[in-house]
Amino acid sequence: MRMVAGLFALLTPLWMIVDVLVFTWPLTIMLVVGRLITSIAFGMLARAYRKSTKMADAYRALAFMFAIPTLFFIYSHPLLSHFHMDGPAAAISAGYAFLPFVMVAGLAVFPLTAAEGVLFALPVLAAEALVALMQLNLLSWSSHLGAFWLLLLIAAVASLAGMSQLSFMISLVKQASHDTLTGCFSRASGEEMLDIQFHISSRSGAPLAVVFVDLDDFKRINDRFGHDSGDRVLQAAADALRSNLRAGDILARWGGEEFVIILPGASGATAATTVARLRERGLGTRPDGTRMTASFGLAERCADRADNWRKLLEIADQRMYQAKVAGKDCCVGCAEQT
Ligand SMILES: Nc1nc2c(ncn2[C@@H]2O[C@H](COP(=O)(O)OP(=O)(O)OP(=O)(O)O)[C@@H](O)[C@H]2O)c(=O)[nH]1
Repeated sequence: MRMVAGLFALLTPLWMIVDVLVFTWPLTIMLVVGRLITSIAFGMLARAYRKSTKMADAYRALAFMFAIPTLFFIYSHPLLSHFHMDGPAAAISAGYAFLPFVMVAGLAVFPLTAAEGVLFALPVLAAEALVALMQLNLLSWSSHLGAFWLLLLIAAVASLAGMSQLSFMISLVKQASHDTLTGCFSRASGEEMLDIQFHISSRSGAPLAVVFVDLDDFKRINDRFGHDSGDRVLQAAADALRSNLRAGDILARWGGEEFVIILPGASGATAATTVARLRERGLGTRPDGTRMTASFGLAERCADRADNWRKLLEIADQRMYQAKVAGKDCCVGCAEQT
């Protein structure tokens, strides 16, 4: 947004050279003043723009982005129609009438929903209608209607382009934050969330439990039934884990057949109850019809006196390993639970 506003702040006054060359006094000076004010407005927008995660800030910036050229159009177009022109001046003057078309086409640059597309196109359409009303004596109503219809079509196409851009961005974000096979959060997202949850928990003093889950003898499934069967078992295990967790609990795929569960606000005892429930409800079945099992390692920030999330995860990982050594299909918890 800052780049686009900055670019317009530079390009708008550049066109003054053309205005000075083709138009005559006093029109030239009026256009130059209009362009300078427009350029300053774009420059101020570029300077004031701050990257923000708030939607209200994005809407405000985009509203200014569209309001500035719309006002310039409402000022310049009727002004030009007061002067009789021919030759190059008439051609350049006609170009000013295209400004709303450029603006609505510009909607395609932004990833927008259908409602946002309509919201930002409407003031430009209103400006076109207003200018047409002001100049009904100059052009027939059918010419104005034709221009308005074309503007409407371009707005619709540009909004569609903005919508497809938005859906592409959403799928990119989803791909980056989620594991494509199981739909769980990816390891990178899991690490970020664990970092955030650890800080929240340290500040508030609330407990935070982490469970490391490693499916048992998973390699044998791949070796005996093939990789595709292995994939299906992984998906079923992830579904089972996810559907038995509470809203707010976080499930991330950490590696091949390893998962990490983050339980914000859960004490060691609560987390142990959660793991018991997960084990009781099961993790799906192996292709030969037997139960899919897993080894669980549980750690809790307060009970284990972990001073950072990596330490907490490392304790859970070591305990998961102890569960493997102890014969698999079991959970090793924090000191007070073992
Ligand atoms: N099908 C499938 N297999 C995977 C995927 N990622 C990792 N694996 C396999 O998972 C297997 C993990 O094997 P191991 O680390 O030996 O673990 P295990 O057989 O479960 O043995 P234990 O952990 O001791 O119970 C390896 O054969 C990997 O190739 C995946 O996305 N799909």
